[in-house]
Amino acid sequence: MKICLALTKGRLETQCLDYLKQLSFDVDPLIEKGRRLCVETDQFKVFFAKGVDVATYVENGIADLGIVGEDILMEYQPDVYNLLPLPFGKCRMALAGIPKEKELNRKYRIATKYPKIARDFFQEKGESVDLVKLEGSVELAPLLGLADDIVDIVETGTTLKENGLVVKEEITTFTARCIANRSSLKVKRSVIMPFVESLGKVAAL
Ligand SMILES: Nc1ncnc2c1ncn2[C@@H]1O[C@H](COP(=O)(O)OP(=O)(O)OP(=O)(O)O)[C@@H](O)[C@H]1O
Ligand SMILES: O=P(O)(O)OC[C@H]1O[C@H](OP(=O)(O)OP(=O)(O)O)[C@H](O)[C@@H]1O
Repeated sequence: MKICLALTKGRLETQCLDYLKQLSFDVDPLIEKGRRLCVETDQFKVFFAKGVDVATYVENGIADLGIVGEDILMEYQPDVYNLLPLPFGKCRMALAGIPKEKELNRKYRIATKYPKIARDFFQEKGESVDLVKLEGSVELAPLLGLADDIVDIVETGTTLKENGLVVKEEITTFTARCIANRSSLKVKRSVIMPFVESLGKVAAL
């Protein structure tokens, strides 16, 4: 019985394959896949998708397991088991902007790819804000006057620094996570659990 594993394309992909390699899994077919999105190995049927879609495939049972950034879980709240943190994809979610005091005669405006995370953060503080949803290059928004500040991922801080922005408040830190479909975990437990346990091994070293 093969495990169907959904991996996040893009930034997490290389880090994830490196990690699996450290655990002695044969990742060569996954590295040599070219533009193919679906690859079978002896043990796995692996497919590659955008983070939010990884969560959707796992929630719907198309994938048994997924590797996804915790930002996606916080934002989209998929109905999956959030099994364990992985030692890669380490980032911060932060409120950032131009380093000046805010003096506003209108509502504070925040640009973000993550409206739920931003809404929850300001609700917790009891602050009322207007949210502007963007799909990328979020750092542009305060520079061009679309928003006062941003809620976004910070990893090295380079993007903020090179655009003259600073972190004003850290919202949370997070990593990549292993997630599981609820019924797969019951039905395919005997094959899934040994793999999940091995995923935790390097993390525990
Ligand atoms: N700067 C970063 N450093 C490390 N990990 C990041 C960074 N930005 C995002 N991530 C993590 O990697 C995951 C995938 O991000 P990535 O930028 O590859 O895809 P995306 O957010 O779907 O954007 P794109 O539309 O550019 O593909 C994110 O969900 C997050 O968990
Ligand atoms: O702190 P750093 O190491 O500079 O990384 C942070 C940047 O990386 C991500 O953007 P990405 O490159 O995915 O671009 P996008 O948001 O335009 O998709 C994130 O949204 C920040 O802009």
